[in-house]
Amino acid sequence: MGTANDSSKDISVRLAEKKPKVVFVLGGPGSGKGTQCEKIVQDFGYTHLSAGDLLRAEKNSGSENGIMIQNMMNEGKIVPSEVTIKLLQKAMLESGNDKFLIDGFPRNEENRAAFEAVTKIEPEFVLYFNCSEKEMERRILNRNQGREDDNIETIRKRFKVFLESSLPVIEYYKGKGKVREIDAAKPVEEVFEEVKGIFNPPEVRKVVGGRGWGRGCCAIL
Ligand SMILES: Nc1ncnc2c1ncn2[C@@H]1O[C@H](COP(=O)(O)OP(=O)(O)O)[C@@H](O)[C@H]1O
Ligand SMILES: Nc1ccn([C@@H]2O[C@H](COP(=O)(O)OP(=O)(O)O)[C@@H](O)[C@H]2O)c(=O)n1
Ligand SMILES: [Mg+2]
Repeated sequence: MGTANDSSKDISVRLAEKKPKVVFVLGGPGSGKGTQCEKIVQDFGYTHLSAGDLLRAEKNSGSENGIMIQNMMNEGKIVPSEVTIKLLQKAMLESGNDKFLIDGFPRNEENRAAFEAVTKIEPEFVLYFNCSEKEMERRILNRNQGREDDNIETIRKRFKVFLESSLPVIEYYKGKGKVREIDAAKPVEEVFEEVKGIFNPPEVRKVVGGRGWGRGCCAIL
């Protein structure tokens, strides 16, 4: 008979078999992660998984964790990894794709270490949207998505958590040479120009009419 442990191991094994390609998309609240991910999906064929969106859907589904998730979000706190990782793994398996933008995760050391231990997936790179707090605050207060956590009191708490818990994760990946940092304070299209340069590396774009390139090459040139 399968126990909870067996089933979580099972999902990790099935996911590992897909050998998924993962890009972590990080940045402060309101830095434009979701906005840019939607554009990357259109041009580069990734599936966008927002940890925040998955947690909100889980909360709204009336699951046993719903109240806990709501309380954590309203305080700007990070939900225990166990919950978020299960949601991410399920969404990855169900997507049918093998390329993922994981937006808003890992948000602290516990998220990072647990994801690595459970999934054994190492990100290809980390896209980091760097933006001033002043600009992020302005954007969130204008976001109008009806999010309960988009109020000034919770925003301040989220900024604190970002500085204290999420920036160290970005530093960790900087140490591994994996961070691609973007100036996210610019207008959406200008930010996306920079983003495209990362997904279409310049060395590849230079190869015009290169021999031996497969179908993918035509989209790049
Ligand atoms: N480069 C930008 N310049 C101005 N506004 C932006 C920019 N990128 C996103 N926005 C707006 O700012 C708000 C927050 O963006 P969002 O993508 O939800 O950020 P995040 O997912 O990082 O919290 C949204 O209302 C979005 O339309
Ligand atoms: N890895 C994550 C991501 C989000 N969250 C929670 O979800 C909230 C909203 O995350 P989000 O990514 O949707 O927020 P934005 O950065 O898009 O503004 C966070 O403030 C946390 O409370 C979490 O607990 N763990
Ligand atoms: Mg978002």
